[in-house]
Amino acid sequence: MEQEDSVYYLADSDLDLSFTSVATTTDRSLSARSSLARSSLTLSFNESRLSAASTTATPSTAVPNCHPRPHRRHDNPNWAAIHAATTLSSDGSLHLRHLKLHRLVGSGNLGRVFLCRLRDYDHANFALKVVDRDSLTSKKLSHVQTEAEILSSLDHPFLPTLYAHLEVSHYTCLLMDYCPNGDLHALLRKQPSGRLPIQAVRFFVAEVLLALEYLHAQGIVYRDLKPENILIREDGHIMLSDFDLCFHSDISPKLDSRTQIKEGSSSCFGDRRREERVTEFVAEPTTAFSRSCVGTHEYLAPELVSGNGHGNGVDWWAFGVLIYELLYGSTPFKGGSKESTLRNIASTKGVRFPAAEGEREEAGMAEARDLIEKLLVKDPRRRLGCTRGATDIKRHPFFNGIKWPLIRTYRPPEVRGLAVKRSKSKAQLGGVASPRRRRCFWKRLSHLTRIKASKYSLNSNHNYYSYVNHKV
Ligand SMILES: Nc1ncnc2c1ncn2[C@@H]1O[C@H](COP(=O)(O)OP(=O)(O)OP(=O)(O)O)[C@@H](O)[C@H]1O
Repeated sequence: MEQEDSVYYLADSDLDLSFTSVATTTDRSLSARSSLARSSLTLSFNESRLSAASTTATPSTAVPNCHPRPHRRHDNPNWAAIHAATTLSSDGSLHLRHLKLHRLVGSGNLGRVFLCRLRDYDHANFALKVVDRDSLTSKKLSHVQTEAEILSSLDHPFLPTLYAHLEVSHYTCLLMDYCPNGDLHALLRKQPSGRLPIQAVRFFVAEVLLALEYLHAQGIVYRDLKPENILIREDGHIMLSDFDLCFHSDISPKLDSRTQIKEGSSSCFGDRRREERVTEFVAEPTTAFSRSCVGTHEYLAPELVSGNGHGNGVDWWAFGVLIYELLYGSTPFKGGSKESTLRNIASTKGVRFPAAEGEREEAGMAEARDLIEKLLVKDPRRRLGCTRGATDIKRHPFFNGIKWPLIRTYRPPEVRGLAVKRSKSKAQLGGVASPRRRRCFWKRLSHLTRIKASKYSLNSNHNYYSYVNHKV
């Protein structure tokens, strides 16, 4: 827990002082990119498509902007906290003065990220990304706009929620979910062998796959997949971050039919295998095209390195590199220098795997290698995922047994260096309540129904009471 005296209250008038004071605090838990983390590069050949989503004007005065999404999960305490703060605000909006900064948690190319809380509601943690627009070039400014636009359109458990976008003075401030468990790059470095166990890799990359599937279904090509950008939430599930290199493209979702062989039990009449027609939803931005060379060296796809234009396939290539790195501890085409890495990627040589250590390798490694080989196909037209997106990748035997719609309720793997706060997931999964818990539930319910009527009659502020009742 942070000491109250290290907290900085924000006022619109003393912004510079607040952000600078906190930023200069040397904090033991500062997780700014370590020297080992790889930085993203941007080499622009044609920016016309890059900023397709960045057309809104940036106001110079405070323009509080928060986007409550009614269809989001009702148990998100952050929305409840924001709702409380904005309900009590004179103009119904969230302002910087409602926030208090606790500490700097990281910094990157564009700005700094702080752990922050609401001034009058201390239980919800947020990450506030603060970008000083005065210090950025016009290209970086367009990246900030892209990030803000993309963030405001996201609504997925493995992607950040943007609670507020504040433009104050020369600062752009984005209020998002806070991830206290660092990123996958740091987690990998904490493993004695420098690699993660296969079950942990399967869990993390399955969640990344769903996040990419969602982005692609919106026509967003991510372009900066790497362990550094995969943050781990308090509950051990992932959150993809850093959307400044994304680009938007058109998307035409379709329903595809295919034949599937369904295995049955074998009998004296032979194998019971039957064909079945299945219809699948496919939403993949197959016509996406950009010439900008952006990304992180070791994760760049060959078509990105050649500079002849690229599309959605760069994310599926990077997905293959990610699985490789988490399993083997280094990326597949890494050379002695950045140039030799790029040469290895561009060459016709395929991916090679380190020899297995010991006599027996972990179960599932053969399937993992097969998936990686199918993703790291140099020609994007033949690469897995490029035509039908995540639909095809999810069916690969590496992911056998994963119940995709339930993954949010899976218990995260136990991995060295990952402290996961266990949630009441059993109850959320519909676990059977004990008789004692059932009695408590009915007691609380009757208590609630008694107080509900009296509360409504006391105050006419309906919003306030819907919050209070929700909280109880
Ligand atoms: N939501 C969050 N919760 C916790 N830490 C975060 C969060 N977002 C970012 N960070 C930390 O802040 C650092 C910088 O954040 P981010 O990558 O978004 O900044 P950036 O300026 O866009 O960086 P980049 O150089 O990658 O473009 C990250 O490395 C991470 O450690």
